[in-house]
Amino acid sequence: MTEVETPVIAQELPDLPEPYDGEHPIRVRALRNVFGDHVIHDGLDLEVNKGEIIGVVGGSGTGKSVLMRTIIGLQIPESGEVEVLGQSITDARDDADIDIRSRWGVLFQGGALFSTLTVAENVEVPLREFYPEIEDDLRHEIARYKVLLSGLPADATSKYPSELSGGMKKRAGLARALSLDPELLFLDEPTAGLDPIGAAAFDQLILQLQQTLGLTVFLITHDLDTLYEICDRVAVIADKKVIAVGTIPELLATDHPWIQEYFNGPRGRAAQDAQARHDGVRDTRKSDALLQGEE
Ligand SMILES: Nc1ncnc2c1ncn2[C@@H]1O[C@H](COP(=O)(O)OP(=O)(O)OP(=O)(O)O)[C@@H](O)[C@H]1O
Repeated sequence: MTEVETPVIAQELPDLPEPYDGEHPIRVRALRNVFGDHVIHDGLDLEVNKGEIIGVVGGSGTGKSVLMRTIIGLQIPESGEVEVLGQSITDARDDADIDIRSRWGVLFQGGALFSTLTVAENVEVPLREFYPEIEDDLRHEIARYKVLLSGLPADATSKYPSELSGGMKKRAGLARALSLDPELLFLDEPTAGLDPIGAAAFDQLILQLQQTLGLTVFLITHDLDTLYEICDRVAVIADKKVIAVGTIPELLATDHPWIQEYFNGPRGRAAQDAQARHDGVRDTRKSDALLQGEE
């Protein structure tokens, strides 16, 4: 990640909420979501640990995006409880809801950028909404900083989404998701549609941001390489609930057929092999460095 200069802040900033200091910034209990007679979730439980990248996987249509939408209050469940950063989303009054919304960032599938706004203007949308008192110059400066932080060149700020490649759109969406310095980052299939090199670079960007900014990341993905490369734990959705959550070795030790098929099928094995090769390269580099140090 390129070094990015922190913006010079001349204006006194508004008071920010105290960061969450509990263990589980996301807690979902006994969640039930239903569309007509189609039951999507029934008795779904999930606890996300503070500071982790949790990957959320499951077959197509198992309700990963619906789960994310429920957690961020865009989908009202039939029953169950959702707590985010210690506050109930399911009981939230308007004010409390808005207070929490400013503390997470979301990258929707496809980026969901406003096509008539430039990249910088897109990044400024949440700043205008939640902190209208921030003056124009400072808002522009913060937006520019977030664009650079997301790995886009400075001249991308004045471009429109239609002028960006797929990977650049994802980065612009990420810049917008980071605009309010969130504690939580929600990513819905961030590497979908990217070429393998672009996907790997995006994975590394997420990892570096999570490590440097101390984010908790809720990441929906079908990308096995992403799971192996950056996720601390993986939650598996099947049979309308989270059937298992753990590290990949822990999941591999279960005998659920979907989990076995997913991680031990041809693509799962290829990702495992790639990870093993990658770790091998890292280990070789480490031992080379040690040997050189000894010389
Ligand atoms: N607003 C809605 N109204 C009716 N049905 C919906 C709505 N939103 C989602 N669904 C249905 O809920 C199910 C779960 O959808 P969701 O998008 O969460 O799946 P997903 O696990 O994210 O799938 P994919 O991996 O294909 O993106 C699907 O059958 C979908 O058609």
